[in-house]
Amino acid sequence: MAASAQISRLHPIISPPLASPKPQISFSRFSPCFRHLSSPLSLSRSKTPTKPSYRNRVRASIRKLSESESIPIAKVPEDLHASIPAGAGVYGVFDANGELQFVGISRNIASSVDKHRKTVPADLCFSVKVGPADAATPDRTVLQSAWKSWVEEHISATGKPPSGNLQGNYTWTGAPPDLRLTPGRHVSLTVPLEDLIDRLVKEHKVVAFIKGSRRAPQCGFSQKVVGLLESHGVDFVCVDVLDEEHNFGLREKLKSYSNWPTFPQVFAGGELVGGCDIISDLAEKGELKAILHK
Ligand SMILES: N[C@@H](CCC(=O)N[C@@H](CS)C(=O)NCC(=O)O)C(=O)O
Ligand code: FES
Repeated sequence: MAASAQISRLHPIISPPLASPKPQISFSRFSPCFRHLSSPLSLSRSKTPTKPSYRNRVRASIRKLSESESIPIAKVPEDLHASIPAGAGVYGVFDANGELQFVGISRNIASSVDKHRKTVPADLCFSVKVGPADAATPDRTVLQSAWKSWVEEHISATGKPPSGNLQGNYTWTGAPPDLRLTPGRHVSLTVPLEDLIDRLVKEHKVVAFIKGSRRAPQCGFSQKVVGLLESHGVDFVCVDVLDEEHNFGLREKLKSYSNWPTFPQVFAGGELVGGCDIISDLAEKGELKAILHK
């Protein structure tokens, strides 16, 4: 199963790297991503007992999900920070029905939970179990292993991963990172740019080619389209046509590829839907979500 739940921009949350199988798309951030779960067999114990490594000792010191205590998530930040540890570790957030919604790792669990409390609907963010690492600065692999074992423990118990860790669920982790066509200008392309565009728009349900990044659009038209897609709950990715380092030549090539002279350009199912005017019209008519979910 693939997944790419992306992490918030706030530094406290860290997570397993996205091992992108497609070199043309580079992910600049990391996320707890279900895609990285390999078979539970990968956690099986070695047959020959060896001296436990530093990493294994720290991992062993993190309690199992089922053995961890549930802490209510206080609404007042001071109370939240008083009840949840501030150090590094793994944490699992439960909804009001006691269902595990999301497992994350963090350098500061309390800050990460506080961030979720502010951005995630209140009924999804009711209580938390925490597995603090006992080393002050455990390395990332230690935390990733702990995250993986908590998610796998939940899968063993329920048959499914926490919904917040599934691909396309950005409730807990924020928007996916902007896509890039190439790793950088230093890498010469082996396939024509047009083919990269073609592959990208066909591989992603909805792609918005914009000026600037999703978080910082550089033009009002692009900003408006990003806002409309987000406010309509569309699952989409962005590509910055002004990024000459990673998308060199895209600004001009896309115009001929789509036969459309301006940006933004929104594609759905590999086809151009339109620019700012068209997306705004569709939104006004209440048709945007249906068109982009086809
Ligand atoms: N009416 C257009 C507005 C967008 C527009 O005019 N974009 C211009 C200015 S940002 C553009 O992309 N020009 C071509 C370029 O900059 O390469 C729409 O509906 O999208
Ligand atoms: S960059 Fe000037 S209008 Fe878009």
